[in-house]
Amino acid sequence: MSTDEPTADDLTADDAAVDETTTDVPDDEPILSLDDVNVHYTPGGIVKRALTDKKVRAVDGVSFDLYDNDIVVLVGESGCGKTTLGKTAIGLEQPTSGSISYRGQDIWDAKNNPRDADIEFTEIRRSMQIIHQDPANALNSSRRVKAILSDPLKKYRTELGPKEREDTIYRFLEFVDMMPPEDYAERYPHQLSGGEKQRVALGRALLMNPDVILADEAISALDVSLRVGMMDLILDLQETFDTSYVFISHDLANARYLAKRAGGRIAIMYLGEIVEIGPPEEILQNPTHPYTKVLKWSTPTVDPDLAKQRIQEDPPVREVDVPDPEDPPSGCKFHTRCPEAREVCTQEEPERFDTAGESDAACFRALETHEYWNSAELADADQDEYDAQNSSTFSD
Ligand SMILES: Nc1ncnc2c1ncn2[C@@H]1O[C@H](COP(=O)(O)OP(=O)(O)OP(=O)(O)O)[C@@H](O)[C@H]1O
Repeated sequence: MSTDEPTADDLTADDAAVDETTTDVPDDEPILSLDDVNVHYTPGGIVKRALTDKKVRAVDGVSFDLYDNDIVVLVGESGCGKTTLGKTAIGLEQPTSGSISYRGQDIWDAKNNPRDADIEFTEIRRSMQIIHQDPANALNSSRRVKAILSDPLKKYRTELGPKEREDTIYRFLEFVDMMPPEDYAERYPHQLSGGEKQRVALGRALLMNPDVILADEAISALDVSLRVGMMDLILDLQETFDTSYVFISHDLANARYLAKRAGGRIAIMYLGEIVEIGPPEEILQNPTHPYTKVLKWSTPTVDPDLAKQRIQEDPPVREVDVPDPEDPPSGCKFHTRCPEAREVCTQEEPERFDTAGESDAACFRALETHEYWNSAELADADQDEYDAQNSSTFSD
């Protein structure tokens, strides 16, 4: 089991340890299809809610498809909407608007109009499982591993008798490298390490035979030395069980490792939107969106020369602070921080365009013919506005 955590250096390395699987979005029907999904919250407590009409656009107009045996890794700064999007994608959270279909069945139609549904809501929920960041909270501390793993079998595999259930539990403990299974089955969660708890959580999710697993920062609570091992286990079991994954990670190096080995995609999120999505090599070697470049720049490196160079250079942003999500900037939401922003970016919101490479990016710079290229530099535009304001003040 490898214990080397991927670093930024792996972002450019030709990683021989990782399978050279080509990344292709398959032609077949998606398992999961999100179309213009919005999740807007009214922030604050009861009083603030009554007094404000402001909304946090936790997820703002997101569309993407997930296919059989697919992996999409959502990456972005804290608060950009990764968890909300992940939970909405697997039907744990209802969107404010937009649609989410599981194998062609709208999830919330299945819940609200069960008679018209081709796939029952309970079946959809079984097919999409979650592994949380903190397994300690996800596992009932007063129950043995055997009891924890019995629950999904009693609910969804009612044909199994006690002996078959026990055999199945042992088999799944073996799948997640917990040997001897008879020993681990009798333990309580507090008798397990963090990594072992997370493996029980993974085993429990797999017991439901899901099509999709949402792994929400599933490795970030583990010791650095255990993370690669856990990622490898998840990827090995993906092949065994034909499961698709939506991973959530704030770490671009881990995202690359997961997406590259599985032939998946990385989706970069900023203030509720997917601003760039594509194969890991494209996102990391040839990023189009200026925010993707910022994330790459801010990924830690163990290369001393590169680290020294980073200390000396400014980050590739005009503004370090993330805007208030209750009051996001007009036009492109990244324009207040973007070193490439021009006047048009303050007024128009870019949709996601095909780039010259293999990714899609929500940036006018992806289009050679966009009016962006003739638009005034933002600094000039700001200066003009400033001059205009001052000249009117002085002439008053
Ligand atoms: N129930 C809620 N009510 C109000 N606002 C919420 C709620 N849940 C999330 N938010 C807000 O929505 C935005 C997105 O939150 P979310 O947890 O999805 O982001 P994240 O990228 O997963 O963050 P992190 O990496 O810190 O977990 C944040 O501004 C958050 O404060």
